[in-house]
Amino acid sequence: MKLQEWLVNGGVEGLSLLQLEDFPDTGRGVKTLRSLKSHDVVLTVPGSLLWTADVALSDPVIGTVIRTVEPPLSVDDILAVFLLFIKSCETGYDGRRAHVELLPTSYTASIFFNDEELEICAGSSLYHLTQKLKQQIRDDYLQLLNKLITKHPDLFPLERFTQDDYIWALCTIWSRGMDFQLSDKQFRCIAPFADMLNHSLDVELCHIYDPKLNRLQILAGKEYKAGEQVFINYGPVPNNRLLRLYGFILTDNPHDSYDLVLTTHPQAPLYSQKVALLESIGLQVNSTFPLKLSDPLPLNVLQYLRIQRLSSSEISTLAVKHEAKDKISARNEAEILKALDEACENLLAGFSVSFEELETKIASGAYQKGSNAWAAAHVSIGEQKILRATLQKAKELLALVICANCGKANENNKRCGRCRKVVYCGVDCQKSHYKEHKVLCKASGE
Ligand SMILES: C[S@@+](CC[C@H](N)C(=O)[O-])C[C@H]1O[C@@H](n2cnc3c(N)ncnc32)[C@H](O)[C@@H]1O
Repeated sequence: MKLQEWLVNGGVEGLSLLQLEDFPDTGRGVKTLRSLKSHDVVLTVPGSLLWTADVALSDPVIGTVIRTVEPPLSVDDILAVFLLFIKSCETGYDGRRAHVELLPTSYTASIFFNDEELEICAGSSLYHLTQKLKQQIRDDYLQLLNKLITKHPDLFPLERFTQDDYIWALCTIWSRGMDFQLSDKQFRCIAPFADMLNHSLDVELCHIYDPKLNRLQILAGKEYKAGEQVFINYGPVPNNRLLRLYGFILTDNPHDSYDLVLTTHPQAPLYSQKVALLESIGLQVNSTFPLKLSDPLPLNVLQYLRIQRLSSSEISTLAVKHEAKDKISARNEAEILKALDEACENLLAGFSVSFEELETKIASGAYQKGSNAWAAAHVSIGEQKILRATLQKAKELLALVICANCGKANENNKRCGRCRKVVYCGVDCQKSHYKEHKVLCKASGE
């Protein structure tokens, strides 16, 4: 049975006015054969045709065995097993098999980059996460092998459930899965045909899952003329995540971010009190903060660091009152901003190829447009740009805390009355520093 037939028989609506086509920038995608107004319903896929953990678990053949696994498999592993099981079937499940046949046979996610390609973005959070992911996949595959695959060789022939097959299934799920936050749970599905829609930030979020009617719908995220490619919006995904999960990047991605990881050593002074304080304002002791160009030093990073560096006298008084949203003390503020400054310098020094060198290589065409190397370079540039902005912001804030001349962090430091960008602990320091400061001071006053 062809995919189209299975979908129509299963109750999919909208197919007759849509067509698969190859597009130059995005690869295969979906074209509309009619004009569409914004919010028109483009496609409806009933829940019974989706790939979901529940559909897999209720399958009379594999559902029963998957349900016996303890501890239960993750949603991604259930979906991976489901996909590979269908892929390995030679008869039955005709519609699903037709869908699997249309899926890409290979992916360009960062786990497939060779060492040379990945080294281009060494230092970026993508680099670290990709290395971690490779290890995680190896561990998860071994678990799956022991808990399920080798126990049921009749259902899961080893030669079709290799680690490479597992990676293919995971990449299929990461690049085609749609996630929805339902009232009681997170819901992940792959929707046949809707999974052929490419991503654009120029359209509204327009994919909806209705749990009551158990159906997925695609609405038009903007107006389209007949013959145009229809897009959905995968969400505000930064390039490092796009490349890790979907295998592509967007040039000038406004959602680019650098994932700053902050942790506190359990043997740090006042550890448990600080953890409690962090939790009271909704932060975890091991937290990842996405830094963005539009907000390179978010308030929650400052809150975390202020609490992390509280002294014993500060911890019982000020911090609890204003949730560390403002400076706690000149000492604390100077310490966190210096630490941040140093951390950003170190992180930037950890990038294997500098921002300038990567820009030159891209401009000269040394990395072919669309190649893995080109995509890795874009991720690295994006992250370095953000870290530089964070560093700049930390320096600006630090200049408002420590005396520009002697470096002391006094509570009574006063701003330069003209530029208001530096502070001094007294007239003597201001006078001694004038020669050095005057150029900057005059320039900022203009
Ligand atoms: C949900 S699938 C979309 C259909 C896919 N193009 C196909 O042929 O099967 C997601 C994949 O499409 C590609 N893709 C989606 N949006 C893209 C875009 N804006 N630019 C480049 N590739 C894109 C990526 O390979 C991504 O992993």
